[in-house]
Amino acid sequence: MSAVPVFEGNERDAGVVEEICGYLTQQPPRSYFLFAGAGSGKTRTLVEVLRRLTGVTEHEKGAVLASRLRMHGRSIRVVTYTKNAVAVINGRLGVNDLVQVSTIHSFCWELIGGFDDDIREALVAVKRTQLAEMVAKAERKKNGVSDTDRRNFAEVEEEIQGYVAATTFKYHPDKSTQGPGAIQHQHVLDATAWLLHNRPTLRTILRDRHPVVLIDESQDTMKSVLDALMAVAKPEASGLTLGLLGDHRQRIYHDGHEDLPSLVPSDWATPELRMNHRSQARIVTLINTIWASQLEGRTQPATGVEQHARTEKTGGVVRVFVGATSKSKEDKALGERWCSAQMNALTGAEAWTSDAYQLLALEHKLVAVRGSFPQVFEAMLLIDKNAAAPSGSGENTGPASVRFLLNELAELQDCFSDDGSFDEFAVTEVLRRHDRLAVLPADATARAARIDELMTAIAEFGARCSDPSSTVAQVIAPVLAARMFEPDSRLQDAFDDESAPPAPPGKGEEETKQARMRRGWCALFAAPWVELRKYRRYLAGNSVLATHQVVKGSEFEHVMVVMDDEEAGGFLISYDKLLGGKDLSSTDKSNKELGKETTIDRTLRLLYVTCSRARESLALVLWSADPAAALGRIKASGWFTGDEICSVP
Ligand SMILES: Nc1ncnc2c1ncn2[C@@H]1O[C@H](COP(=O)(O)OP(=O)(O)OP(=O)(O)O)[C@@H](O)[C@H]1O
Repeated sequence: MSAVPVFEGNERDAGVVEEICGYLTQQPPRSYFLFAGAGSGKTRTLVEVLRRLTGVTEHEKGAVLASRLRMHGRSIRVVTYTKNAVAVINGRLGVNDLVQVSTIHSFCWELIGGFDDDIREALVAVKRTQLAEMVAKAERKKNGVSDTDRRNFAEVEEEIQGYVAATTFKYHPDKSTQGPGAIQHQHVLDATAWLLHNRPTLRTILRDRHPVVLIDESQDTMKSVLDALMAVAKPEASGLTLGLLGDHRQRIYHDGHEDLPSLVPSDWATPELRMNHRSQARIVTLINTIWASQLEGRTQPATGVEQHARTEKTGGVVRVFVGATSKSKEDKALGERWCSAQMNALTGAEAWTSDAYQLLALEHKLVAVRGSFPQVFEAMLLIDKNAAAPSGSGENTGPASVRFLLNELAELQDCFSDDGSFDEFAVTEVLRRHDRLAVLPADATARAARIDELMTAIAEFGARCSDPSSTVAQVIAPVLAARMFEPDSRLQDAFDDESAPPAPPGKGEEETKQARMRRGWCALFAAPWVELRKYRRYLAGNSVLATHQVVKGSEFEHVMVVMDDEEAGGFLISYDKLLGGKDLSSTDKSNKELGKETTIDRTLRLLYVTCSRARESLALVLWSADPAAALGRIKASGWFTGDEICSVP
């Protein structure tokens, strides 16, 4: 009898790579769901498995699989959440023709792109179902179907007719496409899910190209696509083997399944990673305690492995600070500075006083307030709420209709120095990049006059940019007047429209899309120009203020999590309810009764994700409606020791 190796200490998970290789190379192969908690090194595990299965690292059964894949011209498909994750895995794996790594959008488009008749049928079917649901919902309303409902139905019908008329469909996973037949991310995912369910040929094509599909961050992967793949992986279906990697405790997007572990079929293997290689022991204990706590209003089960810190990581500093949310924004910012000074005194880490710690204010609106771009952000939300904030996947380029402000004008502004002078060569380069030199008149005199006109407008633009009191309208006026670029017609029309913004809708009142957009444009034109640059940096993920996108998969030495429901402005998340300053609402209670996801569930996961980003030290700052009550309940929670709980003066 051969002894089963027992792994302990830091090597606790050392057998998991071999375990997974066993599932994927056995006959028939076995699908699996890998519980991989925060900081458990799932990328490393994934890459090690891929190396063995493709013959890069010596492995008897892996070599057999590799030669079979090569013989049939097949490859293992890895689907990740972001382009960045694709680059990380490819970088660690090196050149490997038996593995294809991509985002879910690229994966889906590679499967369905070019099958225009099928795409059309799928999109129409999906939209028809949505329309039927909208109609049924509207008919159930107390006052029946409203005019706004009818307009919304007409919009969907128009969309359907657009699909019917399209002969070819255009899509790019990394940028938005325009014009007839252009479809966006969501359409591609919807169409793929529908086609996988309804077209056996597509299932066969998938299995023939990629007999093994491994999906990273499966807890946040679009549920319709995941369901379709899980259906394809059923033994009686096509024989596709699926490997899902994920941590349901870290689900932060609404696209994913609410309780993925409970959906894993009983014949799948469920290996587990139990180490947390990232954080010091105190932080690992805290996240274990947070996840295990039985809170009022919690519906999600506390399933998941308890993690172990590395044996040498015995330290770590955690503090929770509580202050009053009624304080002014300025006082709260000062309060946060005070907290970071305390952290500096406790840890001795200079990062806490030199702004080198990571501030996580996850709700976009709170980030906008802390990052000093609230007006621009509010306007962008009105113009296009789906594109206003950075999302976890794809490139974040903001609403399509305002890109001229975020691209061309940003580039133009970068040509100016602080003293207001500008680099003519750089300006010419910007104009050339955007094809504006090609449209200059050929006649020498007319050309010189046009160049003069442009230079005057550019100088005016620069002067207005450097005036901190300038509004967006003031800065863009000379550029639009000189027809320097070709902005989106929606922006130009909105700028030319001199009508006043409509009043915001009253409570319970419905607002037309047109009125909402007009309010958005007016708010944007009236917003300070300086906010735009900060907004742009945030969209690009370069801000010191983090977003979900930055947080996913990231780690930082020292982390401050700012929790302020008041300024976050959302209703889906409430730290004050989770940590005790506010009672649960009747909706929270009825959701719990109905077994629906509650505010507590969502907030708990978000807190879990943020806390688990820290390697060395972690400061939680709660701005509460009732600091005394919050302090009392935090003490009673047992999450923190007495000296870890502080009041912000
Ligand atoms: N076996 C290991 N030995 C030592 N360090 C490791 C090991 N695996 C991972 N690490 C380190 O632990 C940290 C966390 O790893 P990684 O970011 O891959 O985790 P993850 O599972 O993707 O976490 P999350 O889901 O929280 O983003 C990284 O700094 C990584 O270098």
